[in-house]
Amino acid sequence: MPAELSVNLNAIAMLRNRRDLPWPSVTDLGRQALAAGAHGLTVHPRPDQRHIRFSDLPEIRALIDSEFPQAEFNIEGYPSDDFIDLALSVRPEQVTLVPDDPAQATSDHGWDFAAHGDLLKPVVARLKGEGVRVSLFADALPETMPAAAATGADRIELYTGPYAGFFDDPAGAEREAAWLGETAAAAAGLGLGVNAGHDLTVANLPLLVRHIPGLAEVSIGHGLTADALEYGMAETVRRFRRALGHARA
Ligand SMILES: CC(=O)[C@@H](O)[C@H](O)COP(=O)(O)O
Ligand SMILES: NCC(=O)COP(=O)(O)O
Repeated sequence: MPAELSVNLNAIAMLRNRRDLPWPSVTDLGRQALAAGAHGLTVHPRPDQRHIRFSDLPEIRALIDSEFPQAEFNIEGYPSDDFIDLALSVRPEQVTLVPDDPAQATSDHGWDFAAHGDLLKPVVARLKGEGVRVSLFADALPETMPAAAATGADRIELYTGPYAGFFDDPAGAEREAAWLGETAAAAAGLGLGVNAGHDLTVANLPLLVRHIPGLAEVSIGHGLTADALEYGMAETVRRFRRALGHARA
């Protein structure tokens, strides 16, 4: 079963926010993505609301509930009290916890599970108690997976930024994909599901999925939005799904 595709709407929101105008519409583009076969929508609201605004979340929830009830809403962020309250207010199917500093330009590392286990355990328990699947952003370090599993999380999301950085170095990409694959295998052996994300593209997905046969979901924003400008959202979603191994729609 190929990995599911969750479309990250952050980059579309960032383009919208260049003007005090409501376009491009995050919900309309989300609708096009789901109608074309995306399994879900992802947002990563940051405290300064520089792309996704807190007010976008109920609109995306309403879109899914009214038109795509099988779709999943994945909300990513640092587990501050404000973030947890915001996420729970829109009943996401999945929350992905990311160790981001508010000043960070974008996510650039996974959790240090040994150091942050005590922070993560109660948050994971609270979210799971509310019926939310919990995923934790993780670096390609197989030996850290026992501490990840000890948090009680359902899944990890492998940080694929370093892998994507080898876009012009096939040998480096192969090496990094092997590490990601080993980490995924260690996670799966401990009962964790495996997601992946950051800077994934149509070009770099096939090697990644060859190394992670049980990959459950990828969330993709930047590269997918870039392609959507060229091919349109619907055709872009079809291209990414094919790169994941889904049959031609
Ligand atoms: C968790 C992660 O990998 C990020 O890709 C993130 O969700 C994107 O955030 P920005 O859109 O703010 O770069
Ligand atoms: N969870 C990772 C994610 O959503 C990826 O976003 P992007 O790096 O593709 O913009």
